[in-house]
Amino acid sequence: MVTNTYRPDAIEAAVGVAKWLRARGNDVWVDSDTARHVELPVVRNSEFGEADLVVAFGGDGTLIRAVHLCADFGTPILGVYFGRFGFVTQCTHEYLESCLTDFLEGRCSIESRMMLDAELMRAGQTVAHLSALNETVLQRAVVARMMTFQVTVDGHVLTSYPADGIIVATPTGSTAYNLSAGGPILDPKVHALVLTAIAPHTLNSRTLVLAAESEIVLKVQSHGDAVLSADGQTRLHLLSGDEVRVRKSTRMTNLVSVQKDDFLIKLGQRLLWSYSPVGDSL
Ligand SMILES: NC(=O)c1ccc[n+]([C@@H]2O[C@H](COP(=O)([O-])OP(=O)(O)OC[C@H]3O[C@@H](n4cnc5c(N)ncnc54)[C@H](O)[C@@H]3O)[C@@H](O)[C@H]2O)c1
Ligand SMILES: Nc1ncnc2c1ncn2[C@@H]1O[C@H](COP(=O)(O)OP(=O)(O)OP(=O)(O)O)[C@@H](O)[C@H]1O
Repeated sequence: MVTNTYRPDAIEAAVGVAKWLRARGNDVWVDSDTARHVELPVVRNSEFGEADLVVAFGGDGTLIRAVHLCADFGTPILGVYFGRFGFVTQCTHEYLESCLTDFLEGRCSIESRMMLDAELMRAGQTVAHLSALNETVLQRAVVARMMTFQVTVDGHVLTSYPADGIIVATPTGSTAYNLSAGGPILDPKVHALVLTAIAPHTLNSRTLVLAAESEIVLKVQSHGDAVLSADGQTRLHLLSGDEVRVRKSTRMTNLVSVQKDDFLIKLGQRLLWSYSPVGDSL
């Protein structure tokens, strides 16, 4: 189990669920952050592949933390909503016992979500890999200056954007930073990459939805400090001449599927898509 350790209610729920699971003969471990708050055995980050299920108690940020811990192993994840927005979390505390019973009795299906791999290249050598469920972002590190980002897709130089940054999002990430930057919303079942500039200083910039197999190369053309990040959680500083290659990852995030049409329901409920200023009368 992984929890948002800033939320006592999430920790309390995790303790209750641990008791419930143990009473049914299951072993329960918690990540090292959670272990500072509860008396449960701790699992090392390298051991997340040994779990049958990872339950994340928190919002999207906590779920993403669990995703990064499970990325190498494909361990199924169930996000329990103790957050603000919780767009990707699949269930609320109220329904958790019935979700866990379904999982333990083999009645749950798993939804595999595409991930990204960003390779940081320096002088022709790979110096780092970052994986992401939502997006990879290359953006300016200082507030005052605009930067120019060159984008190449499958070997074709596409354009150079004068902008604050470039987002390469997955369909899951299309409802996150990409949405705020004016990009489109994609059903997470679609296989595609979304390329969106952040605050581009041009009238001819439109988001591109590219084939999932595309290779996108991002390069900073202007002077200034730039940062590469994955899901807002891991960050690397670029040096001049660095290149970032973004592709679909061979890893997948496996989410326990709780509610059919979860994405369409959350579009209505959380993104207020179903709100109509003229009501239902038309
Ligand atoms: N201006 C922006 O919209 C902006 C800026 C930075 C980061 N982000 C997003 O924050 C994400 C990390 O989330 P966090 O909770 O750790 O940071 P955070 O606390 O900064 O939260 C950002 C918000 O994005 C929501 N969010 C995250 N993933 C989502 C998804 N797939 N669909 C819909 N909403 C989603 C979260 O619920 C939260 O409300 C990054 O992957 C990035 O997409 C957004
Ligand atoms: N134990 C922890 N260690 C480090 N960071 C944590 C920990 N618990 C929570 N966080 C971070 O705190 C932030 C807030 O958590 P989370 O996203 O789960 O809640 P939220 O912001 O209320 O919900 P939402 O993301 O759904 O709006 C996230 O960036 C998350 O990764």
